[in-house]
Amino acid sequence: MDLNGKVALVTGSAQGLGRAFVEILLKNGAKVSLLDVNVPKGEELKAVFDQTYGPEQTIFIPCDVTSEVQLKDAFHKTKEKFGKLDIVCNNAGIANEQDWEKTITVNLNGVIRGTYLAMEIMKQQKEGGVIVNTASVAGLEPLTLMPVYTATKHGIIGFTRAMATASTICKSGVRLNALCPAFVQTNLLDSVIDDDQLAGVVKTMTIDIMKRIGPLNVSEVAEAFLQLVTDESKNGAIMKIEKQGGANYVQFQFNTELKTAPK
Ligand SMILES: NC(=O)c1ccc[n+]([C@@H]2O[C@H](COP(=O)([O-])OP(=O)(O)OC[C@H]3O[C@@H](n4cnc5c(N)ncnc54)[C@H](O)[C@@H]3O)[C@@H](O)[C@H]2O)c1
Ligand SMILES: CCCCC[C@H](O)CC\C=C/C=C/C=C/[C@@H](O)[C@@H](O)CCCC(=O)O
Repeated sequence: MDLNGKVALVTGSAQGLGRAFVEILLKNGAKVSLLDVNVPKGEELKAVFDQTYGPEQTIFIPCDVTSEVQLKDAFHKTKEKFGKLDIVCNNAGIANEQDWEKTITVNLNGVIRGTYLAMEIMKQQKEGGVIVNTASVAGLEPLTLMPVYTATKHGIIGFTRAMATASTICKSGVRLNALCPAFVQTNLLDSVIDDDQLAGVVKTMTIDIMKRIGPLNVSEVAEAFLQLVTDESKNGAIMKIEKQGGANYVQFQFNTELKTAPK
């Protein structure tokens, strides 16, 4: 898929991975709608991108992905502004085991609702579209320090795979894939390391593992994201990204995916 002239929407895009995904889309000629609950950071970032790419290439929409009204409104505003929607990345996520219900609402409900809204718009377009959901290696292997975060990321992978198969069967023209990075150097990672509520041997173990394998930087993950967006042969693919092993597609024991991308 050539990204020139394509329209994308990225949730949780004011910093970290979301910001890097926006930037790689812009560099490749797409127009991007930036959604984030952090309004000052989102506005500041839009101003930075305006300098490099021009004000017409992006729009910033304040949006909490846990709000059905705000998320719907943001999708519709994006379509109104740019005339179509080709690429959606449901990326917003938090790692808060104390407020575990909020973690489920942001990480899982936000991704599910974002996927449904994207499907609704894209399946009406002749060219279809692509949805990339940000999961984590914690969606493939348990992260003992963060059981609820682990559950949400397993949920994203199961949901994305099921929807991808359904999309092929229904010939909706929409591809759905998920991205599973290992530890990445962002504020989310720092917030877990600095969280005094998380203590003890499991935290020490996790930090040791993190130090041993080393954190990815956001641009390494953005390159893998670009591959998932542009490779039109992949639907239902789950991509794991590690510092040492790089980006690889996950092979599941019970593979229910239909082999072809939706037509
Ligand atoms: N950093 C890592 O180690 C790592 C590894 C694998 C996966 N991930 C996943 O990548 C995604 C991005 O994480 P990050 O590391 O860039 O974190 P980050 O904290 O740097 O950025 C997250 C962004 O999401 C926004 N956000 C949070 N709640 C929101 C809400 N309710 N509505 C809209 N926006 C919201 C924040 O304001 C922020 O801009 C998350 O889904 C995270 O689980 C992160
Ligand atoms: C703690 C930081 C929170 C950031 C969460 C990110 O999504 C990154 C998650 C990345 C990797 C997860 C790896 C899980 C690995 C386990 O299967 C195992 O190798 C680790 C064993 C230790 C344990 O039981 O937790």
